[in-house]
Amino acid sequence: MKKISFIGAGSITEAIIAGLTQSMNGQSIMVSNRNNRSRLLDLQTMYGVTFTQNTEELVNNADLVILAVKPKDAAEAIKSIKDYVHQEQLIISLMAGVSTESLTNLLEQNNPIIRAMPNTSAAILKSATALSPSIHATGLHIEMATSIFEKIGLVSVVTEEQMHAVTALSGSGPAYIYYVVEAMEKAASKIGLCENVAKPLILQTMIGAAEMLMETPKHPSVLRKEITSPGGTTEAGIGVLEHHDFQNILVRCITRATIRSQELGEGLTQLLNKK
Ligand SMILES: NC(=O)C1=CN([C@@H]2O[C@H](COP(=O)(O)OP(=O)(O)OC[C@H]3O[C@@H](n4cnc5c(N)ncnc54)[C@H](OP(=O)(O)O)[C@@H]3O)[C@@H](O)[C@H]2O)C=CC1
Ligand SMILES: O=C(O)[C@@H]1CCC=N1
Repeated sequence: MKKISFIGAGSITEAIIAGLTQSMNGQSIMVSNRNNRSRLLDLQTMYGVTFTQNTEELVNNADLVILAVKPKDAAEAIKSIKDYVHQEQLIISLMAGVSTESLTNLLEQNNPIIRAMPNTSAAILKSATALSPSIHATGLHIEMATSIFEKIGLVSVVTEEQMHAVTALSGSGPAYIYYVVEAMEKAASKIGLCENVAKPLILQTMIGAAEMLMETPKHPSVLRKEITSPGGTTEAGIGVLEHHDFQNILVRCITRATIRSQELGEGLTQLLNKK
């Protein structure tokens, strides 16, 4: 069993741990953060993982180290581990936008690095995770990362250039869906349905539509047209979405998130260039 150490104990770390511990022993996972000890105690209680705030112990204990801090904290987090990291140790970074080149510069050694972009559905083994290897990562490192992220959902290997787009699409993706559900819940209340009635109907509608997309070869627009009777309710509703250019708004949303990923990476590159 590979030993995994997480630097950062926030939302995505918890989602991955919740997923991984369904098939592996929590004792193989060590977690750390910067200050919040009670958060580490909570993760230990909930998932049986171990924790430390001693970075030497954290790194020495691990076959692979997962960096799960915000991009703005990358430099500080890597500084705290770089003296303990062995050159062959696999580093997996979950950070949006941060390039393997920046990570290598911060580490000041040529470790194999793999960027991974999972999403919080990891908690229920439904993450869509993209992996992209650095030039120092071999096929064996990609296999090692794949075997871990496959435990929590689907894995796709992409190029590093594609990581900004993947971050915007599937890393942030669950949030867009939750936003739509929030709107459907508001609508349900406005049209007179209580939460007890509306919520299961909304969720089953979401699941049913997602599974139809998985199981039929039909294009989403064809599935949509099958629901849209001429002069009916769906046509009336979609007419409002089209009037407000809803699809284009979603395209703009995902494009803006892609640019934000680039900006997050450039922030760190500029910091490194100033040194
Ligand atoms: N949330 C998501 O859905 C996804 C997030 N990501 C990426 O994962 C990363 C983490 O995101 P998320 O979990 O949401 O963030 P959170 O803000 O929830 O958690 C950040 C964690 O990092 C810790 N931390 C900060 N600085 C240091 C440091 N120097 N050393 C050790 N630990 C430190 C914090 O500890 P403390 O509280 O003690 O300060 C906290 O536990 C981000 O880079 C993000 O881009 C990727 C995919 C999905
Ligand atoms: O919002 C963020 O920056 C991170 C990356 C993908 C999901 N959450």
